[in-house]
Amino acid sequence: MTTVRTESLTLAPPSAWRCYLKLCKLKVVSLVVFTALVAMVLASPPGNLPWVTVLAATIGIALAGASAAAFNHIADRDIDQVMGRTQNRPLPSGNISRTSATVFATTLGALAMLILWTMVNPFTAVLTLLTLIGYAVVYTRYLKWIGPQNIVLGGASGAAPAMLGWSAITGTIGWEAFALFLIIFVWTPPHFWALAVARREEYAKAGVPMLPVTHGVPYTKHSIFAYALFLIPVSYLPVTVGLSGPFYLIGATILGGMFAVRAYKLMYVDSDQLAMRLFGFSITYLTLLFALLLVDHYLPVHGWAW
Ligand code: HEM
Ligand SMILES: CC(C)=CCC/C(C)=C/CC/C(C)=C/COP(=O)(O)OP(=O)(O)O
Repeated sequence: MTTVRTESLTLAPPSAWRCYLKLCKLKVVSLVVFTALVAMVLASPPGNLPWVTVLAATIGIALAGASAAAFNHIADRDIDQVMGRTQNRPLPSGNISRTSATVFATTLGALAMLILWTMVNPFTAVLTLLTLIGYAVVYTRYLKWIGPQNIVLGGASGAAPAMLGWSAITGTIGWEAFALFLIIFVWTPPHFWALAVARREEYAKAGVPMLPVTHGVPYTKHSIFAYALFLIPVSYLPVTVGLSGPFYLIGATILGGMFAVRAYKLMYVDSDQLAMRLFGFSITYLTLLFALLLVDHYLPVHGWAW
């Protein structure tokens, strides 16, 4: 016999730890940390990974990213209340107070600095702090409001963790680190604008001058395609600076082609669903591209000596 349980329709508030986890933007920060981790592996000779430094830097960068995300939630609580996508977040829904969120974000940031300064190197700790401020303050409080190039400039803080990974191992920043930075920097506009096309009405309602709001959907879709095309040669930079070889080159060409074809199709189809699919593909693209760099690094015959 089946038992039918009737449940109250009133939703219980989410548990505190779930709210704190939500503040950390776990999925975004995971990909950010993955790019940093790949940079660390590429900066180390194959088979000779400095495990303690890699572990400490991964934890430190993850904590800093989560702290920056939590500060972003605090600064954006008013506009988050206006947009459907964000109105159930812990601050606009009242599940976490501003003070608790501030204490949480500050604690994570301080822990990150302590770990990076003492167990990695002071240079990486300072760069991470600048990245945190770049996202939580410069992008969130200022760039977001200046006009449609906001996220092109804001993309620098999302791209910086690849450099942080490199400097964690080498103590410096070289062309190799800059090549990885540029890939994420050029990837960010098509990544975000695809979502902004689908969510343009919410951004307009919140008064945020994102590209589809200020310049319309057709212009944004052309810009997405232009950036997706430009991303193909930029994704070859790791080969140019000697970080990877033909295996990566072939993979990057296939992935870049898939991204560009999808962006091209979006220009001729009026569908928010398709825009969201491109947004989803942008995440798959970056994940696979960095996974290719990793695999290429460990190939028995590395580089061009095939
Ligand atoms: C200024 C730069 C960036 C902007 C404006 C931006 C914007 C966004 C937005 C608005 C979302 C939707 C979030 C949500 O609904 O909760 C998102 C999701 C995401 N972003 Fe970005 N992003 C940027 C940079 C990055 C970077 C650098 C990465 C990784 C390297 C990244 C990875 C992701 C991932 C993995 C998601 C999916 C989250 C999910 O499925 O819940 N983003 N991004
Ligand atoms: C190491 C370190 C400090 C890294 C920081 C990098 C980082 C967390 C980048 C996140 C980029 C991002 C999700 C931007 C969207 O913000 P948004 O406010 O436009 O999006 P939202 O409306 O979803 O909040």
